[in-house]
Amino acid sequence: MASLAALSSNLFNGGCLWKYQDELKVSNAGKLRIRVTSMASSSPAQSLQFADGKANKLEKLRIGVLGASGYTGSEIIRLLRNHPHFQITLMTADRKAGQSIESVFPHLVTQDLPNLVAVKDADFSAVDALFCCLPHGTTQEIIKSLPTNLKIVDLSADFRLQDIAEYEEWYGQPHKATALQKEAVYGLTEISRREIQSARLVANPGCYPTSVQLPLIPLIKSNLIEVRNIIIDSKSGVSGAGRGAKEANLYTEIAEGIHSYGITRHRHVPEIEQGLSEAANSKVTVSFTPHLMPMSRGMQSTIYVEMAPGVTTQDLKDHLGNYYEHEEFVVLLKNKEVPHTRHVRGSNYCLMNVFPDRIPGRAIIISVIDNLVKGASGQALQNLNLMMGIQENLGLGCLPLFP
Ligand SMILES: NC(=O)C1=CN([C@@H]2O[C@H](COP(=O)(O)OP(=O)(O)OC[C@H]3O[C@@H](n4cnc5c(N)ncnc54)[C@H](OP(=O)(O)O)[C@@H]3O)[C@@H](O)[C@H]2O)C=CC1
Ligand SMILES: CC(=O)N[C@@H](CCC(=O)OP(=O)(O)O)C(=O)O
Repeated sequence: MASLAALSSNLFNGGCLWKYQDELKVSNAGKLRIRVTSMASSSPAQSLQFADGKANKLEKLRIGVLGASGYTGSEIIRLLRNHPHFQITLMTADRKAGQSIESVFPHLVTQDLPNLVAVKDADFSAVDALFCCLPHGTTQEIIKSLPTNLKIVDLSADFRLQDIAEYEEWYGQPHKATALQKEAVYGLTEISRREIQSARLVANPGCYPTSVQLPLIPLIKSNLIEVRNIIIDSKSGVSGAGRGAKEANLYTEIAEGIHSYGITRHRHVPEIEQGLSEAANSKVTVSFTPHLMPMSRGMQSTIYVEMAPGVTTQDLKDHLGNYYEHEEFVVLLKNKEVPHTRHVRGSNYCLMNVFPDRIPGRAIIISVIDNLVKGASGQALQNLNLMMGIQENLGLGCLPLFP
């Protein structure tokens, strides 16, 4: 793999070896913008050929997926199917170690993938980068023991909170990798692109915090909304709880009804407040209540905010529209269109819109994402693309599923 090593080393040094062109914007009923990308003359394959002078076959970066038998891991595998420069060479599982991926997820049968192995049996010399899709609380020790040259995107909550004491308070256990915590970059892609590009370890945001911070951070940074009295009402599909069997997630427990949970105590509160406080440059406290919905995937956050004096809902719309104008995956809907979770199913889009409240001076912001894609695996892939110097949206251009 000498040529791959040459390529990797160039990428790890922050080089962006290849560029993509032919951006084609397609309007989908005036709502979504799709970019079709194709390789320009300086492709990674060509760089690779130049690197060893004789390679004539495309080589890819070798990707490991820890927790491949879970929901977010399987979504990573689905997305990587269309990635021209990433090839999965390692997949781990816990209870399902030893099995083939198609025995765990039959819809992935057409892919040529290695069998699932236990983390303790994984050969990390066979990978250049990792997606870590393990339950929170298990990841710190595992990542701490890995070779330090690996680029890692951790989808768990283990490295999201910069304040160790806050982590220990909200997660109820000691932090086991405090040195690594200092290195970890919080990976809200559209907000922290530059930091992500040079990161080795990225803490991928939680799904609720993604749906909340994408609309609020630009508005707070521009002082368009007050940072007091922010009320967030969020709703999630059941896949947000992972694939592990839990009584509370049985069909009989969640079908034909909804319920709130984690009222004032949900572990995403400190994550949301961390991001909003950084944007405001002062401590922000929010009222956040999540709800479990009888649907398999998707998430909506309805956010009630107070506007700064003299600001109108049109000002909020104009600002969000401008802020995300060149973003492929964050879309401000037009006019009074209401975001719907069905419109983002299976895709990496965040759709949002702003509405006037009946209470003068207040606005209602609604954002929707697919918790498993923009709220997890899709954003993780955007982040790894950035970390590897690859065009950020590669592998993610799929249209939403409808219905
Ligand atoms: N689901 C979602 O919407 C989102 C989840 N996340 C985060 O992503 C991470 C993965 O979530 P999700 O995919 O839903 O979880 P799942 O429960 O669906 O999958 C967990 C995976 O980790 C493996 N695993 C479980 N315990 C251990 C262990 N002790 N050691 C090693 N491997 C283990 C499981 O293996 P096996 O199947 O063999 O038991 C499985 O592959 C979590 O940290 C979650 O908080 C982030 C954003 C959104
Ligand atoms: C429905 C449901 O249970 N959702 C999860 C959040 C899932 C998520 O995205 O966040 P993490 O990555 O932090 O796990 C919860 O409320 O804990």
